[in-house]
Amino acid sequence: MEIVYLEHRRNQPLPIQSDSLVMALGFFDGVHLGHRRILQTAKAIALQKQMKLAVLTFFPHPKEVLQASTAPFPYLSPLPVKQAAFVEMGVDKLFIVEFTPEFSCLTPKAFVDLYIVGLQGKHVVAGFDFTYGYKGEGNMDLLQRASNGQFTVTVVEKLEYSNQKISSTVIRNLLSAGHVALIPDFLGDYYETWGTIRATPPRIQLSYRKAKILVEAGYLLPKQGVYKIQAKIEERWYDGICHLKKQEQGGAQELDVQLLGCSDIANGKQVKLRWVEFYFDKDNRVPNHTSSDQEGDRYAIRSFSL
Ligand SMILES: Cc1cc2nc3c(=O)[nH]c(=O)nc-3n(C[C@H](O)[C@H](O)[C@H](O)COP(=O)(O)O)c2cc1C
Ligand SMILES: Nc1ncnc2c1ncn2[C@@H]1O[C@H](COP(=O)(O)OP(=O)(O)OP(=O)(O)O)[C@@H](O)[C@H]1O
Repeated sequence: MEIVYLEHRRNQPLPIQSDSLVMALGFFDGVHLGHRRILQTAKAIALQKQMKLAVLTFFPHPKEVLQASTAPFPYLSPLPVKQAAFVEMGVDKLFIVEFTPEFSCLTPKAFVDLYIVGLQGKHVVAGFDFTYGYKGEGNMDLLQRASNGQFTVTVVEKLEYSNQKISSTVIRNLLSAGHVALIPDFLGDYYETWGTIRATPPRIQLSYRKAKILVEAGYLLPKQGVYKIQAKIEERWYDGICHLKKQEQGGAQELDVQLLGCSDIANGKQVKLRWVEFYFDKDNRVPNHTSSDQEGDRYAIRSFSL
């Protein structure tokens, strides 16, 4: 996959593109099941039209740039993870537009002229609720009207689970409430984060191994508590428990883990951590969750010691 970084500079032309493109538009944080529907639709159209598939996305997240808060915006999928998902989905070209205050002020028409027509987009695929241009004033109706015969448009209808739109926002809310076991219905798989293992040699041999995992910066993590996890180290999966104590969203973060049947972990190894189930929060409470009960946690008290 070719990656093209684009910076918006007034009166400066974008790099010339030689290929005609089918373009999928959106931020795509998490690359969840709704996003996958967009990318699969766009890929099928690209194959049929014998064009390359491009994704046009933005970085950082518009909220990080447009909201007053100075706190970093934590992602479900930091940029390298998103890129890997696009490769897996058969994307040929990825445009990453730097989202700046100046870019956010582009009118819907200017965005279409510069970033769709200007980049050789001949067919555009986006979801029913995609918005673009200053204050998000452009929508899919306007995009179709604005195409002026220069490109065609496919609007992908809403993909839902349990009467809810599958969205990055729902997945973020589930993480914040600790409901990691419900995430696969929206994401397509368990939520995963990459990190590095910090392990000291054990003094005695046990059936499990204590270690620390330094989660890479940029990730949104679930709420504090104790979780059932799976950790992939050097192509092998281990079951385990993770204690998430502090939450400094966005920055690198240390987790305490115990991994079963794992005797020889080398320090500094890359680890993929899969968040499987919430056991207890910091007050030893267990959420009694169902998919219709994502906001209001009802707790049962259970004693616990790690
Ligand atoms: C040219 C352009 C200008 C934008 N300006 C704004 C803006 O002023 N305010 C805003 O909240 N979002 C703005 N956005 C963000 C969009 O409304 C939308 O969140 C973004 O395109 C990602 O779409 P998605 O969330 O449907 O993937 C802009 C997007 C584009 C492409
Ligand atoms: N459930 C869905 N069904 C159909 N299209 C979707 C769905 N979710 C997202 N899309 C489309 O995927 C692209 C990327 O969307 P976006 O990044 O805004 O995802 P989102 O999950 O809606 O995010 P957020 O919850 O932050 O608004 C857009 O074209 C959007 O319209």
